[in-house]
Amino acid sequence: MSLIVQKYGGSSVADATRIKAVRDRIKATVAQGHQVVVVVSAMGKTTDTLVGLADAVVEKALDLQQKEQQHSLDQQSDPQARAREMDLLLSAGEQISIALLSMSLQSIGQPAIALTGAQVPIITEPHHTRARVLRIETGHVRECLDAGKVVIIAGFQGVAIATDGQQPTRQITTFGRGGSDTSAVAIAAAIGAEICEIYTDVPGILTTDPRIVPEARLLDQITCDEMLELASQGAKVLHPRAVEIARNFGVKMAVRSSWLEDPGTVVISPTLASGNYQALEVNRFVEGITSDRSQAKIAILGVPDCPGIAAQLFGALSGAGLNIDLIVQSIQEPANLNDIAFTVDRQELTQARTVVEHLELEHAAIVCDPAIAIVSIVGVGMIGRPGIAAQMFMALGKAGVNIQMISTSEIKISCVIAEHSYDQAIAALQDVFAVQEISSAIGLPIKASNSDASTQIPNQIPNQKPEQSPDAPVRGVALDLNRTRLAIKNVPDRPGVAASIFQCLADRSISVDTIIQSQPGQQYNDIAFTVPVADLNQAEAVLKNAAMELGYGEVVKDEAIAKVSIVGTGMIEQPGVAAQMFTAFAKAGINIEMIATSEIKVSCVVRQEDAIVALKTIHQAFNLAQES
Ligand SMILES: Nc1ncnc2c1ncn2[C@@H]1O[C@H](COP(=O)(O)OP(=O)(O)O)[C@@H](O)[C@H]1O
Ligand SMILES: N[C@@H](CC(=O)OP(=O)(O)O)C(=O)O
Repeated sequence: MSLIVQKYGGSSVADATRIKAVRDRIKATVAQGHQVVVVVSAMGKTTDTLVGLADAVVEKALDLQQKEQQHSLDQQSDPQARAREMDLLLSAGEQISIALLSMSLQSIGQPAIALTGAQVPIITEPHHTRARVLRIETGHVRECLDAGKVVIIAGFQGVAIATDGQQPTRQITTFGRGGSDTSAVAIAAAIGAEICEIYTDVPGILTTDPRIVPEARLLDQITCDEMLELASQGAKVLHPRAVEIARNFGVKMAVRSSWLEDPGTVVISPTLASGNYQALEVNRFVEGITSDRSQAKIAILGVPDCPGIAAQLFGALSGAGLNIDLIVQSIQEPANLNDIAFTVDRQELTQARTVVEHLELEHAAIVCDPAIAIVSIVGVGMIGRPGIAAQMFMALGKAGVNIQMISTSEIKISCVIAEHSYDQAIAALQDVFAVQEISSAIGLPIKASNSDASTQIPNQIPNQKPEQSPDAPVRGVALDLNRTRLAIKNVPDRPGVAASIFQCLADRSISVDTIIQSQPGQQYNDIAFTVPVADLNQAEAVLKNAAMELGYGEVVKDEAIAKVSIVGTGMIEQPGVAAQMFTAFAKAGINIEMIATSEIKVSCVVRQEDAIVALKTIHQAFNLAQES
């Protein structure tokens, strides 16, 4: 007999007929001799409806300034007040579905019990609307299972217990939209389930969203690292935090269709001996520091902002057999011109420079710098924690280290710095992240040497190197339409400024993604990044307010963008994958506005009107469609 956790999403329990179908599937699993814990989401679009109601009953701030003033008023009175009620409201959606499913099971003679997150209890941080799981007390759930009941738990919610007053208070918390997957995997980790099955309205994880690209192919399996990037870049089939927990605790996971018997997709997680179940979601923010002193930087300033340039450049470099590590393409300054900067192996700098010069990019200036170092912090726990990037930049700023280039992915933040600042940078990062209670708990030794080209995270953290996928370099592509871009012009090029900018945003819990800092010009550079649509106005207002103090220029927003990404662990070993993506865009006449790369992902910001074509184009370019 095994213990299985099954999660059914909103689409699977959208109405009474579907609830009955889910009930039958659960009953069949019990009949096979398994104990079953079920996690369910709110029925259909219930959560959206509740969010709409909340919006409809509050007064709206009219302009940005008012919004920011209102924000500071909120802060003076009770910053948690609205969020607290929002959690109460939204958690009700899941409460309806657990009760209905339990009654349905009971009606066919299957003992069952419905539990809210607080009744389990699932103990979370005291952060409303975005709480992380601290621990799950599994005693009551086990008793119910041993009594022969199916335990049905409300997804996406928990309880925060405050003990600072005389009487401990209990507050309902939620995990953020899509958070039921996280509930399921956290429960599976805490209770030691054999497998966590995520049931949804598609047959499993496909090469991309089948709603946009119907010929998307079902993947038999995918690694946690790949899934983490895909989920963070807009593939909503799994919540990134669920994948983070599966990866950290070695939870076996499968994504399957609620209507089919097919095996779906297995998400491959590492095999781990044990984990800290007392700190389920907060035990690892930054897992390690990596550094690379073998690279050199080439910046091409003032290239025309038109389709095909990136393809021409990186196509030529890959044609010459040169492997490019970090690529950053920043916004146009002045208009219609871009700066593209990238790093290559130092030994290959001269060759790379020759290739670039041969391209004769009109009016572009080529700047080479062999004396750089790349320092990065790595950790799946950085997802959705806006303060970590700010903390890194602050540490470097305080140590007097100037940041020349920044490139971020969801799980890695890399900064290009002058090589002579290397020792200070490493000491500062080690200091900040190692002394943190959380980080020190996992130990944070760093290895960094000249000889070791790319120093990886410490060995004692199991399975840190991305597991290799069996086939193609690109396994999936994702589209994120939930992002907008902010660009800050003329940011003074001195230590600490980036830190202050991102701290302002982190203080307001605004998650920043794809941060790109251009190559410094005349003591100034531009910083561009993306923020969620919902946070755009507040982020803009905050940054405009801080402009005088921090000494930067205009803050420009762009709402009509989309981010398109390719993901695959196989691209680590295969040069030219980025060039292939850029070439496909060029052929389709799609202009790339920003580029950010990590080892297993390349993301491009494009115009929103080009988004769907861009997604279809790269899906086809990497031969991801199913055979017809
Ligand atoms: N790569 C992908 N593979 C499968 N589904 C995807 C992918 N990218 C996006 N999706 C979308 O994710 C949806 C499932 O997630 P979601 O709507 O949250 O389901 P649920 O209601 O079951 O939680 C699918 O209907 C599909 O449109
Ligand atoms: N009901 C919540 C939580 C959730 O995870 O839902 P779903 O599994 O349907 O994506 C939401 O809509 O955000």
